[in-house]
Amino acid sequence: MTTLPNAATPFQVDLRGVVDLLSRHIYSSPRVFLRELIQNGRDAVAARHADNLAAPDGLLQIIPLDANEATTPTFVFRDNGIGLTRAEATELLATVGRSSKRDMLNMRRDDYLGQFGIGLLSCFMVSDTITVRSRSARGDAPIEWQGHTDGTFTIRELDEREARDLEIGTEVRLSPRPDDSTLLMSSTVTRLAESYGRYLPLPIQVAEVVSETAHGIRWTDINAEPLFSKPFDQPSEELMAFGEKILGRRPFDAIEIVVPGTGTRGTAFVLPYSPRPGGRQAHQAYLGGMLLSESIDDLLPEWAFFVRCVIDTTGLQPTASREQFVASGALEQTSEEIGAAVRRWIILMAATRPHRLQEFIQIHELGLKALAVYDDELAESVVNWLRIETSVGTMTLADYRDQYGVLRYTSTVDEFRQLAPIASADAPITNGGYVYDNDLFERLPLLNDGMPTERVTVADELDSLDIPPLADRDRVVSLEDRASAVLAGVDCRVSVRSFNPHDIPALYVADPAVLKRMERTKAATVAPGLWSQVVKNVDSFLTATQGEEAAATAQAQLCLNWGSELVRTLAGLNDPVVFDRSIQLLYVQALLAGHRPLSTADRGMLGQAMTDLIQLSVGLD
Ligand SMILES: Nc1ncnc2c1ncn2[C@@H]1O[C@H](COP(=O)(O)OP(=O)(O)OP(=O)(O)O)[C@@H](O)[C@H]1O
Repeated sequence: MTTLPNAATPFQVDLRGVVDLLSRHIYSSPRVFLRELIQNGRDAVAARHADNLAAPDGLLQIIPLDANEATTPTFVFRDNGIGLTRAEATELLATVGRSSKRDMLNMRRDDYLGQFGIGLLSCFMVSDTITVRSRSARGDAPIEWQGHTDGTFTIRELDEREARDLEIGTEVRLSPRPDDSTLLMSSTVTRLAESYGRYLPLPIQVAEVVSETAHGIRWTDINAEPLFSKPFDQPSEELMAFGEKILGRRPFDAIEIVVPGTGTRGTAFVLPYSPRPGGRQAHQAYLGGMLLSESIDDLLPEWAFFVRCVIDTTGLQPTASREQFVASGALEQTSEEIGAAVRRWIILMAATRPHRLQEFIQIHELGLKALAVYDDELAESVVNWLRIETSVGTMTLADYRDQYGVLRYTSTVDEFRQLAPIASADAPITNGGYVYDNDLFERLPLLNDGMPTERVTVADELDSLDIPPLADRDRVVSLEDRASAVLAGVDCRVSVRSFNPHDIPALYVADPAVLKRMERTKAATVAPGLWSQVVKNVDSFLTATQGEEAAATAQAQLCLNWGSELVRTLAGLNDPVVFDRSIQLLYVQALLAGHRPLSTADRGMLGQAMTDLIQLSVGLD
């Protein structure tokens, strides 16, 4: 019979499993061991200063593997922080999840970067043994703690000789596995230290061997000034050069970011090119000067796709992997306030530098239209500068409004192409068929200072074309009948109207429903078997639901212009061969002018009509 233990038994931790978990699932790469060491060194310096304001200035020093002249290759990381007593080392270093950096409520303290109590374990990703030598600022004998990947550790006091060179602070020594040694060599270490820690307000030095013979090492400072988090009105040349390094091209502009509530400062660089649609935003974030990530994608609202931010913050929480921020109210607030700063930049530019705004809009037009569709405030600030295609040329919405007032737009490119040639110069037609334009035009009247709009359709426009004078009625009806008979084979009806300009003899017009039906019919003639059947069924279903009348009118039309002399001459032409061929040619010409593709039947008709007319003109029968 087994007896249950009465006393609570502590969990056993399999260190190998934990290290595996860290390296495969939490940290994205073994490189983070250096980030964790820098962070612990920085926190130890902060702790020493919190204890004693008169403590010497903090300093972190790194000796890469190839700069160490010791007999066994060792990487050394040194800080002059608070150090560890024997009791502290036993408790803190060897307990997974134990940290001295949380407050009474177990929350991360803002003055420290660490919080989870797992960072040091990341060193096991590059070395089987971690050796920590430390002399505490609080007195006590200097100690050496050694931890191994098999989950064991030893701790001992150092004797006087061993501790002779050990100042107050801590030294971490790693002897890497052969495969991982490149990570601890000078070039990688310098690069990593720069990228993680160059903006820490604490000097970091990396050792390099000056000369083999001199046996000397030189310390190189890797720190740099965090230009991006300094206040500015106008971006300095240095800041723009910094932005250029990040974007690969000189930024269009730079916007200052200040979010006091979450201790966030930084710069949003405006992209000088239009980003790939759906591409990630990839902002750079530092936490208390330490790099968190170069590819944060949820820092800004989706609409702010045209900026890349570099920020430093103290009030946002990192995830355990320290590669993203924890989703929180603070993150939301930061995101909103950065968004507001970007909006203010646009609005200010609209008021003070309209030409610059125009350049900006030219670069990011598509994205701006996309967001103006659902963001009224932004729409109001950019809408006037958005360009539209009209029947009298491309222009900004503001210019259009000044000249024409009501925005008359089609909902498809097809309709625009059909109607543009006959739109009057006083009431032009705008193409609403490009992506986002239609949605945007629908919203225009709803914006502050809204612009009146009117959607035009092919059917309405045709109805409003002039009917030829009553005196010509018989000739017109006869022309319509004869020409419709010629085009019966291509499913096109002919009607006669008068419109400007008179040098356009014919227009091919079909509203979107008709064009769709024609596309389906075309698909049914070329698609094999089952698909062809499906298309036919859809078509007959639509015809049934739309009623006989709709089906009858759902036909393309060739609209002949009674104002054209050619058309009036055709009306009086009795020769059926010339009449038929001329109508066929006018039909194909109108198709081409409307940017409609020619079907096989259309091409056949064109070929035949041309041949016949040429033969007639050279006197052949
Ligand atoms: N260089 C150092 N000097 C003094 N104390 C240290 C040093 N390195 C680690 N410690 C102590 O060991 C504890 C555990 O360190 P570890 O790096 O595992 O986690 P952490 O820094 O607390 O949190 P995180 O996992 O978020 O980095 C620390 O909280 C700190 O008390």
